[in-house]
Amino acid sequence: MNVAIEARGLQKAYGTGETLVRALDGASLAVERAKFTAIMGPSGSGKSTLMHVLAGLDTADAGQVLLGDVDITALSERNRTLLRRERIGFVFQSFNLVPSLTAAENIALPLALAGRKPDAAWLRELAAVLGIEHRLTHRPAELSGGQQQRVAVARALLARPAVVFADEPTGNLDSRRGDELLGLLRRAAHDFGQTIVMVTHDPSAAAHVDRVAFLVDGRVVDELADPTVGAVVATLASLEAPALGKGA
Ligand SMILES: Nc1ncnc2c1ncn2[C@@H]1O[C@H](COP(=O)(O)OP(=O)(O)OP(=O)(O)O)[C@@H](O)[C@H]1O
Repeated sequence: MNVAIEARGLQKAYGTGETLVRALDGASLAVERAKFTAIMGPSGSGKSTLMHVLAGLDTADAGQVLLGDVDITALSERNRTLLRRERIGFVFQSFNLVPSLTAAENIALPLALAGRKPDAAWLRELAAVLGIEHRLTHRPAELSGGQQQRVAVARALLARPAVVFADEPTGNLDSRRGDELLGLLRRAAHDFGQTIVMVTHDPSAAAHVDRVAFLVDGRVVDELADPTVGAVVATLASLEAPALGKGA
C-alpha cells in the first residue's frame, strides 16, 4: 500500500480522575495515497479527534502521525503549521469563510496567504462542478448554507493539497448536491492524486469512498474496502451492539 498518512498508537485523553475521557486509545490507521477514505463510528468514538490529530491541528498524548516521511508529532508547532499550510486542505462543518471577502476571494485566500497565484481554469472548473459559478462575486452572508459549504470545498481543493480532510462535508447539502460533491472528492483522489479523508455518519456518503475505517472507543476496530451502503449499515450496527453481535 502506498501510504500518504499514518497514525500509530495514538492516545489522547481529556480531563482527569473521574472525568477522564480517552478520546483516542491506541488508534492506528494507514491512509492510502490518492484514495478516498471515510472514518465512521458511533458518536463520541473519537472521529473528530483522530481527524484533528492526523491533520496536525491538535496533538496526541502519545503515538505518532507520519505524513509521508515526516513524523508531524515530532515537529515544533511552527513547523507543523508550515507543513499543514503546504500539504493539507480542510473542509470543516463551520465553513470559516471570511465575511468581508467574496466567494472567489475566500476560495483563493489560502493561496494568496502562501504568495501563490490560483490556477484560473481549475477555479472555473471547481466552481462549475460545485454549481457556484454565478455566486463567485457574492459575500458569504448572501449565500445559502449549502453554497457556503461548496465555497469551502473549492477553497480546500484549489491549491491541490496532498491531503484533504473533510468533516461531514455533505451535512448541509440536498442529496443531489451531496452526491455531486462526493463525486468531486472521488475525482480529486482518482484523477488528481489527492488523498481525501472524510468523517461521516451517512452510510450512503460512505458508499462513495474506496475504504471505510470504523472507530470504537478511540480505536480503529474494523475496515471495509469498496463499501456498499448495506455493508456499512451492517458493520455500524454490529459495532453499536457488540454484545448482541457476539451472541452474548
Ligand atoms: N475538548 C474536549 N474536552 C473534553 N472532552 C472532549 C473534548 N473533545 C472531545 N471530547 C470527548 O472525547 C470523546 C471523543 O470525541 P470526538 O468529538 O472525537 O468524537 P466523535 O466520534 O467525532 O463524535 P460525534 O460523532 O458525536 O461528533 C467524546 O467522549 C468527547 O466528549
